[in-house]
Amino acid sequence: MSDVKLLIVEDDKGLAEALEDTLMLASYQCKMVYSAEEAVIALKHGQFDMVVSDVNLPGMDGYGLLHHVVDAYPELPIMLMTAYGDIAHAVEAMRDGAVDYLLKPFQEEELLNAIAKYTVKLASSTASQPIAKDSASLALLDLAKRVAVTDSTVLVCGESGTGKEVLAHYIHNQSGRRNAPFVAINCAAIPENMLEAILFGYEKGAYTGAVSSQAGKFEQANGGTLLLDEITEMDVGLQAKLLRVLQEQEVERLGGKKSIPLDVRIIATTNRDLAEYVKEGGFREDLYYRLNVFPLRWLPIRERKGDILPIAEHLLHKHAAKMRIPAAILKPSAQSKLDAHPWPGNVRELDNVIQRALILSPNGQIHDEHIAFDMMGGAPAPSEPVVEEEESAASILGKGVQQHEFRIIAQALIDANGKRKEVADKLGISPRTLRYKIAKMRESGIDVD
Ligand SMILES: Nc1ncnc2c1ncn2[C@@H]1O[C@H](COP(=O)(O)OP(=O)(O)OP(=O)(O)O)[C@@H](O)[C@H]1O
Repeated sequence: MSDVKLLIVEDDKGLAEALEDTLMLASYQCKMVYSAEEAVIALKHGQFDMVVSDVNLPGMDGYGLLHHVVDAYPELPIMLMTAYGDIAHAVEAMRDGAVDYLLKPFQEEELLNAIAKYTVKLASSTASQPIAKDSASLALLDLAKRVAVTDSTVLVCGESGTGKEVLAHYIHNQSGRRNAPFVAINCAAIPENMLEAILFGYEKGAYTGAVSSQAGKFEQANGGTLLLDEITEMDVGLQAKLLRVLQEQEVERLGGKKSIPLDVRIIATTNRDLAEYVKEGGFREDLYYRLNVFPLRWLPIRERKGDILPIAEHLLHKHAAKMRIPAAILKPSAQSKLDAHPWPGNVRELDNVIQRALILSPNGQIHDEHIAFDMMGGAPAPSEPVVEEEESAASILGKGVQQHEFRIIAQALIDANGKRKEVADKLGISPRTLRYKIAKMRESGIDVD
């Protein structure tokens, strides 16, 4: 169990239960409350490392709680969970001091990544290490280790899903900055008009809606490492400002008057051919040279085949542990199928395939028929009786064992001809929780329809 303690505010008890399952399986300590008022009391009596709150709550809503946290506990990160279509409010919430927001329904991984990002100082010991066996990857890690001990800027290139963020973490952990913050920002995920304020910070009143001052990512990373993920997705005007900050090694918050000296190691990632993008005019040449001091390139996994099976084994163990089931064995037919695939989605795709295989394989053995690259053509039917005899579906669901859960829900959907209300009643969960779980099944590649 990690030392990180989370306060989760969600009024839908079913959804709260699903969140708790996910977070506990990821080893977080959680306190669940069902209203903002309860959260205020919990904050008074306990110490937390992060608050994650729904926006729509009875009584005081998530924004009210956000203002309370920003005023009373300015150091405590708070993230909001908002419904789709509520993006304007979500943006406003970030201006008001929320560290992030998640649009529902979100993937388990998104939730865990966001929490890991803001509790990173405490959780850094659990940061994942790159698994590598191929000689090309071992050479790359060796190079990364050598550059890590310098303060040089590093540009990590590679196709999407090759592990660029994992490599950036590795460099940080191998550097003298390992006990200082590792702060990551995905330039493609932040609305364009917010990126500048989030990177550089702002003073209260810098623009309409800036009700309190906020340190930017550069300041948060001071002494440590700042990962600028997908750097090319930043507009050219902001690229000029970024270049100035990098050259002068100081930052001024928007609306601020004083310069804040910086000691930050920059790692940038891109999945584009950056030199080509400079030629096309999408990226400033001067910034390119500033960042490209030490380029590292992760090959796509089809070009470092020696990594495929070791990473697959690692992912099998990781997900089996999360699902609290024994790790299944990859039989030779499955290994050959993994080896022969071109992996356009790289390790991220492999991760999905392994999760599916764990769900689809009976008896802890993964054969080639359990390796499903594209589930759009229809998932293999669940291959085991779904509900163990002496246990009810609802009690199994309550255990939060995802593999069983997916099978149970799939079978219940088949039995009820897809009638969701009937399925929710039968499984003893709210329709909203069922929607959330079905979204998770879809994300795992199961063709629920
Ligand atoms: N060598 C590796 N060992 C273990 N896990 C890995 C490795 N490489 C990647 N992963 C896992 O694969 C997933 C994708 O990795 P990551 O996010 O670092 O890729 P990326 O190249 O930054 O992707 P994108 O370009 O889409 O942002 C993550 O879940 C990561 O933990």
